[in-house]
Amino acid sequence: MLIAAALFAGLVAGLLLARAWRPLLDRRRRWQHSIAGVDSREAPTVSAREALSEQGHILEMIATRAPMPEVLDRLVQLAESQVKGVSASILLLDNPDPTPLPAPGTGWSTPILSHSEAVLGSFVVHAQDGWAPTAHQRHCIESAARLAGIAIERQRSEQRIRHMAHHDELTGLPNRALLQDRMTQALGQARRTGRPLALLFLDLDGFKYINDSLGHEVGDRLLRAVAGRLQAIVRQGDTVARLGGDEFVVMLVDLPRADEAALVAHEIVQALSRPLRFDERLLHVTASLGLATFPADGDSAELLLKQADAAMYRAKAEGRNGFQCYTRDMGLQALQRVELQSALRLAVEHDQFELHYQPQVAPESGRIVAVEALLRWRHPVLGNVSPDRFIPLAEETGLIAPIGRWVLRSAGRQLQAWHAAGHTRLVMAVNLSARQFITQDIPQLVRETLELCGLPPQALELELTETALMHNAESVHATLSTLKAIGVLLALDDFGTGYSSLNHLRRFPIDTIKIDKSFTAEIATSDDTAAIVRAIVEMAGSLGVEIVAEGVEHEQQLRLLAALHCHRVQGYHIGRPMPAAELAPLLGVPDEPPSCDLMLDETHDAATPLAS
Ligand SMILES: Nc1nc2c(ncn2[C@@H]2O[C@H](COP(=O)(O)O[C@H]3[C@@H](O)[C@H](n4cnc5c(=O)[nH]c(N)nc54)O[C@@H]3COP(=O)(O)O)[C@@H](O)[C@H]2O)c(=O)[nH]1
Repeated sequence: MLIAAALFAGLVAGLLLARAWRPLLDRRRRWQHSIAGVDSREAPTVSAREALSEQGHILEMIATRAPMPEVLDRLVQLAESQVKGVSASILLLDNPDPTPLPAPGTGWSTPILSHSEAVLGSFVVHAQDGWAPTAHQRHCIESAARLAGIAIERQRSEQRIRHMAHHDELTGLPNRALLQDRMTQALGQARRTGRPLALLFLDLDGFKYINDSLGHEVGDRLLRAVAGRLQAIVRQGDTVARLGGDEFVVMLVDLPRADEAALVAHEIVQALSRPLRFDERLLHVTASLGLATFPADGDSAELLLKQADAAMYRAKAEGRNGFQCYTRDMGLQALQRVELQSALRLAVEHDQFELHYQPQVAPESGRIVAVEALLRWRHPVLGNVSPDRFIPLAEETGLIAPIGRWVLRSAGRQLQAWHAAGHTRLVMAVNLSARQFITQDIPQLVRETLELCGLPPQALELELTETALMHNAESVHATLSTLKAIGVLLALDDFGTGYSSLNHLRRFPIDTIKIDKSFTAEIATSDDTAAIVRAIVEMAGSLGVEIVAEGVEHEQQLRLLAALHCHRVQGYHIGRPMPAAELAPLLGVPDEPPSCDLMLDETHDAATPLAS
């Protein structure tokens, strides 16, 4: 059945040959031969022994990777020498050369098949009108077609392997190896012509969240779409490469002036920030780009790539969705970042973390009703490293998972100690990073912590940022509902800084909102800000949501917030984050007498090993 189908395909292929199919070889010589009137039917056919030996030669040519046109030429000659009076040609389905063939008198063809029976082309013989192949002639031509199939398939798989070694499988873009090659060539050319070259290092913002929350299929589609947009922007001769993950490099060559690269960078930022539609979903993705140029910023491929990478990190630090040109101080910072990353790994192993606690006071009573656990890293050489520096690094490296687990358990143990000391209504607020929220089984971690520390769930408040809620609303909703069912409190951190704060409040089961420091900072000086804070407090009141105002640094701010009936206030004016031992005396009179079993240690050592 398959063979019949293949033969039929061969016939169809033969009929279509003059129009759609394209000759691989320049057959003109052969056609001229027959048109010129040399009666090739008179040519003697080769003996079976000679034909066999020629087949052997051809197989050897295939095995030794002789050029394909030569192999096919030999096969054509073999067929012509075996079948008296015909001229032969090989037509390939995907030959890019559209030379039309002269119309034959009578044509007969057999398909050239791959080992999986896919049609690769057709072996065509042309003869005078009325000619039809004998069984033996068919056999000869089909044998030649089989050898052609082997040769073509072998060449294609070699091409495929070569392509795979130099291209990214997902996007089809050049990979790091090919980019390196092209950069070396382009640098040579730039040196000769004196025309600048630019490298743009591009990293998508928040791609990991999209991948983790919406799944790898969406992530892959997004990467392909980004590749498409980048390719649409650059000129022929420029290179768009994917280094892996969400990192792309664009190499712009032969620039009239180095600053032209900034225009392209700007265009890329604009193009990528346009929403992408996947099925029913609109995805917003932005990118941070770093730009380094030759000769100004470096004279080797490695150095330029490193500088562009450093500039990209600056673009991230400057708020993302933009680009930065390389400057000297960035190199130093990049080095520091790499060092910090390995130091952070060691910090996990060497228990260099501790927790500080910042009080949250109820303005009406002046009592500490809650504390926020804030992570501190004391490095033996670097000293105190700010969480603003190491939390993003921990997220990037995945270390946030073990660190986050340690934070929750240590804070839980400390709260257990304070509860046992009689401060039974004290609430512990713990920050969850967006990445941790998506990649870890938070409900399970929370259950374990509550059980381990014997805490009532309402004593634990989990602070989430809007970034954590932004992606994959359904799964976030499910996780929050599970946490709600466990009974812990959920707080929305930095409220008012995101672009759909109110929307999040409507959709998710939030118990507390923390008005961002930036509002508190202006509450006493800007009527507009005061009005916004008042509106937030009123709205929260009608939704039954508690309000915490953070960043209270002055007495006047405290008074205004108290007058607005904020439930809790937090800030340097009330108390800075401090070790548990310093905070303990500020907790005031216990609500209940201390429990005997835990009276011994009111200030649990937060530096509990991560493994515990
Ligand atoms: N995922 C986790 N994130 C954490 C953890 N611990 C901290 N963090 C986050 O790091 C960011 C910086 O934290 P930090 O340097 O500790 O700063 C906190 C306070 O010290 C600071 N603060 C408090 N009061 C004031 C004030 O009056 N003025 C002022 N300028 N700053 C003040 O604010 C930070 C607390 O912010 P927030 O979390 O929004 O309540 C920060 O984003 C932390 O969240 C951790 O364990 N996991």
